[in-house]
Amino acid sequence: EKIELQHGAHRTGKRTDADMQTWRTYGLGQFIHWGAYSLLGGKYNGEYYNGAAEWIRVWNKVPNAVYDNLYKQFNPQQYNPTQWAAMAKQMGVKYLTFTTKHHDGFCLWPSKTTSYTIAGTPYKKDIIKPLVEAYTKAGIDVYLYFSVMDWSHPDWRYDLKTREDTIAFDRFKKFTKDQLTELLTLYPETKGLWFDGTWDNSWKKSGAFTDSLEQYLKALRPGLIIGSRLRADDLGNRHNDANGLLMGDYEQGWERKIPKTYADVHGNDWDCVMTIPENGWGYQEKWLGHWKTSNELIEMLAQCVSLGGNLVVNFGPKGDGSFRPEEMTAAKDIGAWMKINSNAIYNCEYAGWEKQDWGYYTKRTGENKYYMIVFNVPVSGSLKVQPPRNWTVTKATLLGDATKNISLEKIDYGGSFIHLPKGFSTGKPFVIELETQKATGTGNEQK
Ligand SMILES: C[C@@H]1N[C@@H](c2cn(-c3ccccc3)nn2)[C@H](O)[C@@H]1O
Repeated sequence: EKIELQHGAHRTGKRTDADMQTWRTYGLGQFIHWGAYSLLGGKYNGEYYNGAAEWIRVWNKVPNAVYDNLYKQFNPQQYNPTQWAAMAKQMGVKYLTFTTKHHDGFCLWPSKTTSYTIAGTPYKKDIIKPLVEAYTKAGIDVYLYFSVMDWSHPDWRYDLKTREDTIAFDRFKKFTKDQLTELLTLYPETKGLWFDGTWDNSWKKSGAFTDSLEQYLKALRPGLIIGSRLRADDLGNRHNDANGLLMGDYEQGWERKIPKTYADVHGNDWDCVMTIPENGWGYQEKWLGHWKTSNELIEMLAQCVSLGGNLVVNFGPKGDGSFRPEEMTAAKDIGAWMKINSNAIYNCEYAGWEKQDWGYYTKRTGENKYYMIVFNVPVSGSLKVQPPRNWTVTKATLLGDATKNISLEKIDYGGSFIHLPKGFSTGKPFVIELETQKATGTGNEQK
């Protein structure tokens, strides 16, 4: 039966207010990781760190004193937030998540709480204000990433074992609250906060504080959207409380992984944050292993939207503020695809139709309009569509090339085959828009 909690989930089911409904329509987002680590790009003294580049400080090849003084070289003369926003706009991105402070503690805004900030760099100026303005002007909502774990702060603790730990960590909690107050006050356009670095015992033992902090932030900015990575409950559970209820406005556990089935989503809102290389969020001079092609990223986007979520693709600009070619190509290719097919992504949700091998269904929210996002054309050239009983497909249109005559053949129980013209191949994923209606009569009338 239900476990009595003071600091578990305070809401069951999805948030239904307008801000969250907008969040649900996004489909595609952009993550940007930028900071002191971007100056090293995963390399030090000619050697490559074989982990995620933004974690290079944990590598014993880089002395803390060296890493913690890197910011004194941060001077991104090529930083052009208007250009960044234009690239994101062209890509079809609807929301941005940007690193204000990563685990190393370096603040990209002129915080009054520490000297380890952009104000102490040769660049001096606030990075975040012009970024928020440029993206907001481009019609892209801004969310701010904030790492609770802060390797630079003397009062940070991984665990609370002694009274001194608790006294120090209480100071750290106050510091954290002050920094977050600065961010929401300096950048009131912020639609939400993306918390990270909250997996250690010190935070798991601070459930009451995480609860009061979330309530404080939402009182400061009504409508603020905060995922499930902030809170811990009375017993140290994260994401879901001891009763299995999500603590947060959406499930924030999908980092570099995508749910397999709708059941994995547990009726929550969710987004998946994804790197283009296998791992590594900050600029990495040498990408290790396989990096995703544009078609692979588009397939991940289709997968996410088809299961009711959003996909947030990560970019790691160099220390000088420029993007690497692979990321610019991905943005361009995805943008070109979205230009033709975004009706299958924006304002869409889980369709609930029987999945077929050719790809993914999405459904337009509030309408009987469905989309087939096709990645695998069968050798027959015919795509099977099996709507739920008593529904039938009445029209099928190829997005972007309505002239291409695809034909719709009705088969059993409201099902259909969509026949593609001989030798049809676009070499990239394509979308067929379906109009449907409830079948009238008993369903055994002449086909
Ligand atoms: C969004 C991503 N989250 C950070 C992260 C967290 N972790 C991690 C790795 C192992 C255990 C717990 C957390 N690895 N990377 C990455 O540095 C990036 O910011």
